[in-house]
Amino acid sequence: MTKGSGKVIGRIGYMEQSPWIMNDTLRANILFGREFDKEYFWKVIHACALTQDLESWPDGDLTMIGERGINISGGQRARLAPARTVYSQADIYILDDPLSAVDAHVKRHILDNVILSSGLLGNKLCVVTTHSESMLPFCNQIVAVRDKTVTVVHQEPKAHQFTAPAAAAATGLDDTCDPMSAEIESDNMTYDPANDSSTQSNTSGEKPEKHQESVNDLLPPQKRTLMDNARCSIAALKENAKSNIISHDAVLIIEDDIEPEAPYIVDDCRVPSEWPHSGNVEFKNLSVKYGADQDYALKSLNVSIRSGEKIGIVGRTGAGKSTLAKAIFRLLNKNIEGSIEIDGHDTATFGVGDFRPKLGIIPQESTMFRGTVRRNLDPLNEFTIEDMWAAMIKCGVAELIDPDRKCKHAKLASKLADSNGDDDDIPEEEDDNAYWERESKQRWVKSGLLVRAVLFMFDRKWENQKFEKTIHAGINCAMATKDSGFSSGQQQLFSLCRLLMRKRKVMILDEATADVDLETDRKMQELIRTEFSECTVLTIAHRLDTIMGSDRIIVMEKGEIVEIGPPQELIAKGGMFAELVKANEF
Ligand SMILES: Nc1ncnc2c1ncn2[C@@H]1O[C@H](COP(=O)(O)OP(=O)(O)OP(=O)(O)O)[C@@H](O)[C@H]1O
Repeated sequence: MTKGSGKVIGRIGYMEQSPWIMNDTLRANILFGREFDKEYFWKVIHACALTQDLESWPDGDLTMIGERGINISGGQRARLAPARTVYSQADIYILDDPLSAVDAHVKRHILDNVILSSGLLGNKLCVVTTHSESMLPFCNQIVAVRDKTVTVVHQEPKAHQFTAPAAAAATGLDDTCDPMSAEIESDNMTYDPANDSSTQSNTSGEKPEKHQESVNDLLPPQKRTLMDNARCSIAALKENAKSNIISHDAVLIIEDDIEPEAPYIVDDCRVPSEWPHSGNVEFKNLSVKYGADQDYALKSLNVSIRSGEKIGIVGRTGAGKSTLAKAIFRLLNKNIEGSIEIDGHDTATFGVGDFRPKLGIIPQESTMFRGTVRRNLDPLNEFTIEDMWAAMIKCGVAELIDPDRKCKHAKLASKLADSNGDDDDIPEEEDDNAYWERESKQRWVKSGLLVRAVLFMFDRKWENQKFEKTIHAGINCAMATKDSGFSSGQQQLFSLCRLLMRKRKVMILDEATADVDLETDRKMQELIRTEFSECTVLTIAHRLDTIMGSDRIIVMEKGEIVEIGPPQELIAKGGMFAELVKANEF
C-alpha cells in the first residue's frame, strides 16, 4: 500500500480496549462527532447490550457518563467501545478483544448481534483479537500469534487444536490509532490487511521490531480525524494550564466540581502499625448509592471473610462487584450505610491516607508512568534491586524487558535461591558416584590450590558483575509512556509485580487478569495462591477459570449477594453460579 496517492477503498473501524471517553453524554460518546441516525443508533445500543443500562438511567442515552466514564461500570465501558466502533459504519473492523470484560450472557449477545452473520457487522470483514478459545469456532480464519510471529493459520478452525491465544494479523496496532475510523488508500484498489507489510507479522522466524505505526500514521495529514484534533486540543489546554493562561475562574469552576474526600489523616484515630494483622474482613449491613436520588448499587451486604481466605466475586455486569472494591477502599464518600471492619476496626474511622496504603489492589485499568521500569515498579525507591528483580522474575515482567536475557534471569533466580540457602540441602537420595563426585569437588576447592581458587573467585566476581549489569540495564530501561509497547495484559503483569513487592494482608484484584491469555492467567492465579497464601484475597472476575480455585465464591446480582459458598457446592446446588458456569461453556 502506498501512502497518499491512491484511491480510498474503505474505512477501518478500530475498537480500542480502553477508548478515550469524553466527559459528555453516552450518546455523544457513541456518536463521537458523527451525525445522529436515530434508528441505527438504537440498533447499535441493542446490539451492544446497552438497552437495559439506558432504561435504568434517568436520562437514558443523554446521561452524563463523566470523565473517562467514571460514572459507569467497567462492563458498561467495555460495551461503549464496540458501540462507538460499530456506529462508525466502516468497511473493515479491527476489534481488540471486545469481549474480555463482559459476562458470558453479554458475550453471547454481542457475538450474535454484532459479529456473527446475524449481527450488524455480519457482512463486514471483522478482525477480532481474543484470548477466549470459545470464540474460535465462530471464526472463518484463525491466526495464532506468538512472540510477534504468526505461527498457525487455519482456514477451518477446530477450537480444541489451539492453546495459544488466537489473534488476527493486525498485531502491533497500538492504541494511538484513531478509534473511530481511518480511511485506507490503495493504488491497486485491493487492500488486504493480511498482506499489508505494515501490519503483518513476520513468518520467517525473524523477530521484527515492535510495530509502532498506527493506522492514523498511515494517513495523509489532511485526513487526520476528530480524535487527533481532540487530542491536540487537550494537549494545547494542558500546555496553557502549564503557562497559567487558564483563567482563575475556570480553575475555580473545576475545583468546585470535585467532591471532597474523607479526611486524609484522623489525628485521634491513627491506623495501628501492625494493622491489619490477620486480614479478617466483615461487611455489616453495607449499602451504597452513587447519588442520593439513585438506586442502591450495594444493598445490605452481610458477610464475614476469614483471614487468608481466597474469595472469588462474580456476577452479571453492573451487579456491584467493582462498587464493593471501591467501598473497601472508601473511594465512595457519601451515601454509605453500615460498615466494613477489618480486623475489628471500622475502616470509616481512619483517615483515607492512613489506611489505604495498608491494603493492596490491582484495579481494572493498570496505570503506567513515564520513566524507567524501576520508577514504574518502585516510584518511592523503597526496594532493593534484588527484591525488585526477584518479583519481576516471579511474575514474568523480567522477560518482557528483554526476552533474550531469559537464561540470565534463570541464573539470577537460582542465585537468589542460593542466597536463601536453598542449595545447601543435600539431595535426599544420592548414589555413591554422585556422593564421591561432590566430595572430590569439595576436596579440590579445599586442597589449597591457591592460584586456581583465586582465578575461580575472579571468574565468579566477573559473572556477578555481568548479572548486575544485566539487572541494572533491565530495571533502568526507559518506558516512554503508557503506550510504549506494553499490551494491557503485560501492564497487568506490572500491576501484579507491584503487589508482589508490597504484600498486604488484605488485597483486592478487580479483573486483574482479564487481559492476559488463559495460560498466563493460570500462572498468575497459581502465583497468587502461593505468594499470598497468608493473605485475604478478593478476586473479581468474569472469567470463571480465574476464580474456580477460590475457597468461596460470592455471587452478586443487582447489588445483593445472592449466593455464597465453595465453587463445587454452588455448582452442585444448581443456582445462579451453576448457570454462569454453563453460560461460560458456550
Ligand atoms: N460512578 C458511578 N456513578 C453512578 N453509577 C455508577 C457508577 N459506577 C457504577 N455505577 C452503577 O452501579 C452499578 C454497579 O456497578 P459496578 O461497577 O459495581 O458493577 P460491576 O458488577 O463491577 O460491573 P462490570 O462487571 O460491568 O464491571 C451499575 O448499575 C452502574 O451503572
